[in-house]
Amino acid sequence: MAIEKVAMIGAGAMGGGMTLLMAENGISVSIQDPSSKTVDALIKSAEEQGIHSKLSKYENYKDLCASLGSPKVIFFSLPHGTVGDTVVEGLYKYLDKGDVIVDCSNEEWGNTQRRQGKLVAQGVYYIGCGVSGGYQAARRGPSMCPGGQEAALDIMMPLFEKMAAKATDGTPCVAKIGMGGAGHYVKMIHNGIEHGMMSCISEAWEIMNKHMGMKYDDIGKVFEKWSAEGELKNTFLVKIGAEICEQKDKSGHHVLGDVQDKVVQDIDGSEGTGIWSNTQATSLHVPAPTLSTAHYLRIVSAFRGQRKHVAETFHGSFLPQKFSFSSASEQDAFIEDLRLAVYSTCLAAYVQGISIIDVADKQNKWCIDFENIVKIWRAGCIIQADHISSLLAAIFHPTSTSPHKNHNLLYEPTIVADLKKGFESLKRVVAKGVQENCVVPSMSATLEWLKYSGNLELPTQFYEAELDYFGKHMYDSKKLDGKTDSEESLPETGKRHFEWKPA
Ligand SMILES: NC(=O)C1=CN([C@@H]2O[C@H](COP(=O)(O)OP(=O)(O)OC[C@H]3O[C@@H](n4cnc5c(N)ncnc54)[C@H](OP(=O)(O)O)[C@@H]3O)[C@@H](O)[C@H]2O)C=CC1
Ligand SMILES: O=C(CO)[C@H](O)[C@H](O)COP(=O)(O)O
Repeated sequence: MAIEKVAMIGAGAMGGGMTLLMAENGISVSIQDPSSKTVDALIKSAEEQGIHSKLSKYENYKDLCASLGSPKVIFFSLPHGTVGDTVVEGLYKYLDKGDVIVDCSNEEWGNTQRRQGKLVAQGVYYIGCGVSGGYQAARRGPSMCPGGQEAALDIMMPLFEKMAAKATDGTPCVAKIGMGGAGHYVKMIHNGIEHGMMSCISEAWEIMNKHMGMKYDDIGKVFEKWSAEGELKNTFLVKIGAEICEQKDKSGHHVLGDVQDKVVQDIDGSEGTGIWSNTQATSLHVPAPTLSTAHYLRIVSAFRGQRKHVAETFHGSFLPQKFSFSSASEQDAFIEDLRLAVYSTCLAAYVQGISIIDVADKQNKWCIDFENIVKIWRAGCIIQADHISSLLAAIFHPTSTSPHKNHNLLYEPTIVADLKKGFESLKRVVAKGVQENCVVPSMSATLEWLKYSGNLELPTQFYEAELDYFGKHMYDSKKLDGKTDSEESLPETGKRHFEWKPA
């Protein structure tokens, strides 16, 4: 049965956009938001866009629920955490068996599963559906990442398919992701990957601008070229990077020139995906340094006042240095290195993110469909990148003969070939960056990750000895225990202790 009427709770940037998108697709939307003005503005905007009589405003949950058909379908687009809990609490008594809540917020997946558990007793479904692409995509068609009970997903898929962004082959960028909180989990990791990608693109921008003295418009042209062909073709964040570099305000000044260097949403709590994805990486024992260094850069950036103090006390001793090139071709060669360094870092962010999802999936038994993740990440979403998408599509295609185990993409020949191709460029960029005091956290972390991930002579040989010396933490002997390492089983405590210095 086609859904003709839904509710939207939370009519801000995303909820408002999705409301208009659904209304445009013939769906009536009952809206509830604490700000009457927000809802009035949305209804006015719908009329101005030729969408007539599809939206109505409700002040309370009783009337809102009474306005819906059966099953009631209620979308959320809300701040994460307690707000969602309060709304579920308020709605609870008006919900009936078979009703569906579709939470399109960036909600923490544990909250999603807790709410699913609470509502299941009443037979009410709760879908955690991460949406991506920002407010423009919410209006035009976002990438949608729904997870939850199969029966609820079956009810919702036809509407989701209407709403979602369409890939170049016309297929919608929405698919069933898995059970429980899988949808919100995958969206969370999408944002973790997004942060790694944004960090390296920003690091490249800073090198070109502050160290190479390139003007915004010229950097814009470089980004345009990068996103037109090759490994970074149609990489959304590079593409919008070009527009950001070139955009001028009414008085002819570059808007970017006036943007302060602060990212605050982790600190003010308005977004949590970066914190959660990094917490997941460490607690699931997945090395994700590209994601986590990007996150540390965001954190330090937020505290500008503290940076100011530190700058006065000691930062002056490592001020950014200008690059000097002996010829234009040498500069062009460096820009090509930069392109490959950015690509390698973006690819590393994907590899690390997929590994986190894989471990969480096994632990939570969500049965995540990785092929569907690739489908969702083709268009509409912030991390869309044509080349990476085609690599992943081949790897996760059902007929693929790829040797992957545990979805560790470092086992994949095509991924390894690209990372190998980018390695020397990444190294040259990081080396120059280190030399000239550039801020290159995500690129240098990626380089280190590449160096240590397949290394059988790590400095942890010495580390382990120190641990055994002071803590009797035990170690494995190279001679006696070395052959026991296995990919599948969990690492075990060492079997030996040496009495380095008797107590
Ligand atoms: N902006 C983006 O690019 C993206 C955001 N998201 C996620 O989507 C969600 C919404 O984000 P966004 O639209 O940007 O944020 P907004 O702040 O623009 O929208 C949130 C809306 O929820 C309303 N709200 C707050 N409390 C309640 C409540 N108790 N009942 C009903 N409505 C309430 C707010 O009203 P008021 O302002 O009056 O408090 C506001 O209108 C977030 O979870 C965000 O992480 C996901 C993808 C992209
Ligand atoms: O979810 C998003 C995109 O995918 C939103 O744009 C989100 O607001 C980004 O915020 P953050 O950088 O803190 O994750």
